[in-house]
Amino acid sequence: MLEEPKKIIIDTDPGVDDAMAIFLALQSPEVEVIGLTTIYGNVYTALATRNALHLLEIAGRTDIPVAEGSHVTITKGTKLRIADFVHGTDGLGNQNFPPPKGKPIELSAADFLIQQASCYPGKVTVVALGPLTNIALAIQSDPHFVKNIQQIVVLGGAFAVNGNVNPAAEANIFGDPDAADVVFTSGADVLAVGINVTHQVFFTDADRDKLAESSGKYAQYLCKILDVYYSYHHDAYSTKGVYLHDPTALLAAVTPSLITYTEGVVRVQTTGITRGLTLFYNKQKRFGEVTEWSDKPSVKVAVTVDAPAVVNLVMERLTNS
Ligand SMILES: O=c1[nH]cnc2c1ncn2[C@@H]1O[C@H](CO)[C@@H](O)[C@H]1O
Repeated sequence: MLEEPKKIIIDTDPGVDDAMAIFLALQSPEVEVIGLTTIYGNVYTALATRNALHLLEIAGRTDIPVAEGSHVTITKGTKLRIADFVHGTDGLGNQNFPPPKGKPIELSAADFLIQQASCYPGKVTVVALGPLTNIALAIQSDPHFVKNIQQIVVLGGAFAVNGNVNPAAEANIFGDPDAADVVFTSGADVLAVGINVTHQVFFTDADRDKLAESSGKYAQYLCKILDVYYSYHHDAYSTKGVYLHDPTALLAAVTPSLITYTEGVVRVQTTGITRGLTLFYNKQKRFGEVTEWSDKPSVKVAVTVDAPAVVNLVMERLTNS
């Protein structure tokens, strides 16, 4: 008998690689996208909402609700770091797409997450592609959320490698370190897919050419918006290609066998020059003293990924569209 598709909510800040991940999810029979929630990160939250609605219109999937998320960090911080230099000022490769016709639903992102998790207890996975503010708000405002949610797959962290904002921090964790620490220590089933893993998944210039040759509707759309993302990678990393951050995290939820993971306690540095650092404790040593990692629940941290399989799936599903 066929398994029921896994219900997922994508928390997103679209974003070029977010667009890839969203289209990939819509092309994946293993999952049913039951909503998008929006957050700042690659763009401000209002633009993330507009882009989420736009992408669903491109996909012909306006049946999927969009719930707008927080405009500020969990500590009400308004000094946000927006990665428009990675994705373009519109978040989608400076294409000046017309505004979407649709509107977000009345519920906030956090309330939508809470509602869906309690409607389908143990059956909803959140794929978090931006800073973790909405998820932390859901955890803080509903004591049942942590047990109701099936899994939270987090694209974020830099485990034992340098960050991409600065040597310490990865962009999504840096965006709201306090929220990230709430999520990692909440006791929920959390799987963190950090840039130590996503930097192994590389989409080359030649891969983009292959996308361009296909007549798939998502392939065609993505080729338009990928330029800015490619230029950024050429400049920042001197690479001939781009990292598939968001698609890799999405596929970790769709096909968990693509990654391996280890388990331990993750805390996030919230102040100082290492703000946003994710520090993993592997529990191999029993420390004599009580530490900030003692008695905290374990999370899963991705260690390896079958990168060729991820690239193949991305290519196959986006070209056959
Ligand atoms: O250099 C960067 N600075 C800020 N954000 C980035 C950078 N590279 C990628 N991303 C964005 O942040 C997430 C991965 O950390 C991805 O969602 C990607 O779109």
